[in-house]
Amino acid sequence: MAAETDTIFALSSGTLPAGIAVIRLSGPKAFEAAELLAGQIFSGAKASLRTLRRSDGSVLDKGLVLGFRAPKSFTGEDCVEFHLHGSKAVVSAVFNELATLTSLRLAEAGEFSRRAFDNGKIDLVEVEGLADLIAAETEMQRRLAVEHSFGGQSALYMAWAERLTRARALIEAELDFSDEEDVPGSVSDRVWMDVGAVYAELLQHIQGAQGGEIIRDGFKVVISGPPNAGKSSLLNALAKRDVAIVTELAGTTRDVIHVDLDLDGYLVRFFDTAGIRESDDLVEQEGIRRAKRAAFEADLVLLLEEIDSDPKYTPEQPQGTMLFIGTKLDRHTVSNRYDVCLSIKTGEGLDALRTAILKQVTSTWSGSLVPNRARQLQYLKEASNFVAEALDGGQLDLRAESLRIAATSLGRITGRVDVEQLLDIIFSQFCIGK
Ligand SMILES: Nc1nc2c(ncn2[C@@H]2O[C@H](COP(=O)(O)OP(=O)(O)OP(=O)(O)O)[C@@H](O)[C@H]2O)c(=O)[nH]1
Ligand SMILES: [K+]
Ligand SMILES: [Mg+2]
Repeated sequence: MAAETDTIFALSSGTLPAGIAVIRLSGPKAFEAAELLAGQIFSGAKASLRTLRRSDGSVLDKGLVLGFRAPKSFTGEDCVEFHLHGSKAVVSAVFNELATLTSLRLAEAGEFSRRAFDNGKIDLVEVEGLADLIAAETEMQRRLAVEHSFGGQSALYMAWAERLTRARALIEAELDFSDEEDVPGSVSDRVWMDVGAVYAELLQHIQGAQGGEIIRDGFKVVISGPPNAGKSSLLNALAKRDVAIVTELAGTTRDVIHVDLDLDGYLVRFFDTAGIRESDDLVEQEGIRRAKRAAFEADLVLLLEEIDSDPKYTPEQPQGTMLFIGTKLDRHTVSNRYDVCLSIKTGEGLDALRTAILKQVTSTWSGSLVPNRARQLQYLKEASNFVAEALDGGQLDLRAESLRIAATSLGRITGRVDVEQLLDIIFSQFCIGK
């Protein structure tokens, strides 16, 4: 079991050079090892300024040292942090010194979080949330990750698992004591009503998954339309830089060109595509094929056309929403054939377009808790299927078994809820049989 008791260390801060580098140690030898370099270390998150030295007495660096005794640390083990000057040379010199000590080694990817999970400090949803929080680039990604990483989501799943288990306990009690007079038979009506309520909440939560995905992976907006409608000009205007080639030649854009933007805290991914028309040019044909596919897969299609031009093609109905955009407003007057009219030349209508896009994005996530991993969604669907089965009727013992499986599926999402333990707690609360 040596691997489990290794003391691990790693650079916990970002790319070097930086103002400060944080080196973290975790494991039974964390304090002992750190004290060899830095002298006595206090625990209780009290920081001290120390000179770090090699075993031969030569100075490595000077910095803050913090000690956290188990279990009051991120990993639940003894932990020490060095806050040093953020240079590659300092970090590698300290690493080399640490590596000379027995039972100390560099941590593997995710090993600190793994230990935190093993020691019950965080559950799986929180681990996933932390990864998202660290990767968050937009305000909404941060907000969503905060919900996941600080236990809000886990509490929700725990509460559902508990309600299902309580229902099952009551049903099993009814089965066991059905020939005794003092068990009220009408209990089951209330029980099934609450199971029905959990079912409705589960379904609503599952429906929110798409919103979670859009916050995490971005809202896909595809700019589509006939050649020379001004698609690439619009992409450049939104990006505020020259991303795509613009010329007066129809058929300029061939490849799908993509820019990520942060609109009011939401990640919105814009795709400029080839103008759609009949073409004999092989390269253009391929571009048009890609353009159509992109539009089909988009969350939102902006269908551009110069105002009052003859409709050149009828697009296939995309999976997402479609907005009709009239372009080159500087040459035409506003027409109510379009959702938005705009001119890249004057900038008129661009704000209205941004507002219209944001309206679509914000409708995808209400700010409530949503599953944001395929893994979470899979267990949620499994749970809801078994709850549906239990609600469907049939033999009581089979219905109780469906509830047990549903609660277990919910428990697997956090990797924490032990349904049988829940059952003990619940049973100890009622006194059938006295
Ligand atoms: N007057 C005017 N001209 C515009 C406007 N927007 C774009 N144009 C011009 O229209 C022409 C075509 O613009 P692009 O952005 O290349 O059009 P596109 O839809 O990307 O064209 P393809 O890539 O060929 O499909 C260029 O000459 C642009 O300068 C506008 O708002 N007003
Ligand atoms: K063009
Ligand atoms: Mg173009």
